[in-house]
Amino acid sequence: MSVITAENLCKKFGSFTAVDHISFAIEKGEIFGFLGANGAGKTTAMRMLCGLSIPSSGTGRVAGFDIYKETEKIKKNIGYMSQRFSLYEDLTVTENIRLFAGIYGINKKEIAPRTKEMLSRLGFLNEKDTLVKSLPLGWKQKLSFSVAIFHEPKLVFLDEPTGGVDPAARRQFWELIYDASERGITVFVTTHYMDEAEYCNRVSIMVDGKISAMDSPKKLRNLYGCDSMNAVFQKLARTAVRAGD
Ligand SMILES: Nc1ncnc2c1ncn2[C@@H]1O[C@H](COP(=O)(O)OP(=O)(O)OP(=O)(O)O)[C@@H](O)[C@H]1O
Repeated sequence: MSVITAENLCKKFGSFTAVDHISFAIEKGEIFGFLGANGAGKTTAMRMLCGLSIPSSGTGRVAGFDIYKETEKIKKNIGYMSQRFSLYEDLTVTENIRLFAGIYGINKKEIAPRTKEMLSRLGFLNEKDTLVKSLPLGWKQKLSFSVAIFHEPKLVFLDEPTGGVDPAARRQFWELIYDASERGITVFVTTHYMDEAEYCNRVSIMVDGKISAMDSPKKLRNLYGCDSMNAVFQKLARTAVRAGD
């Protein structure tokens, strides 16, 4: 069953086509990497899928809902973690969880046990009363991801979730992604880090608003005769004419 489908999706800003006829179907539990150089159109595409921006043309369904007509339902059924994740720095770990659980409308009785379970899974039980601002960046990212899926959405959108941390911290973060995927949560992730691209079940590479390649990392490496996703990416991104901002 596809959790996300896009069919010839386009977004124009005036005469400029930011997203140019993109199509894909993403299955339940799949980890889909959405790659592209700066300015390729990733954020614009993701905003349409999240119900935050109305497409210029094309069709799409997310979590069973239409991206034109059912944007409010989409918002309720997805998790979203942005580059500048949305945690409140001046609240403690527990206060942040409670706040987001409230926003997502989780039953009051369920919040405390679920919070405990999540903190123990993260190994954060000793930090439950720590202010978020004093946590290391890698911990904030893990907490932010866990908060984004606290309501067990069908899918989660991650926009460059591991910016600024080293490969070891990224690997740890990815253990959480694998956990979520095993529980059936579909993961749609944008990244600039090619070690992360290798962790995805499937990736697409966007160049100048179009998807120029889409397959598993292994198949793409074979197809382009490259020994890494980084080499595949460089080969395709080199063909871009659009300047990034
Ligand atoms: N509201 C807007 N009005 C006009 N042009 C826009 C608007 N939003 C995005 N663009 C343009 O669309 C193109 C794609 O931008 P987008 O942010 O989607 O790229 P991206 O792949 O997410 O890049 P990055 O990795 O830098 O976030 C860029 O050239 C950008 O300048």
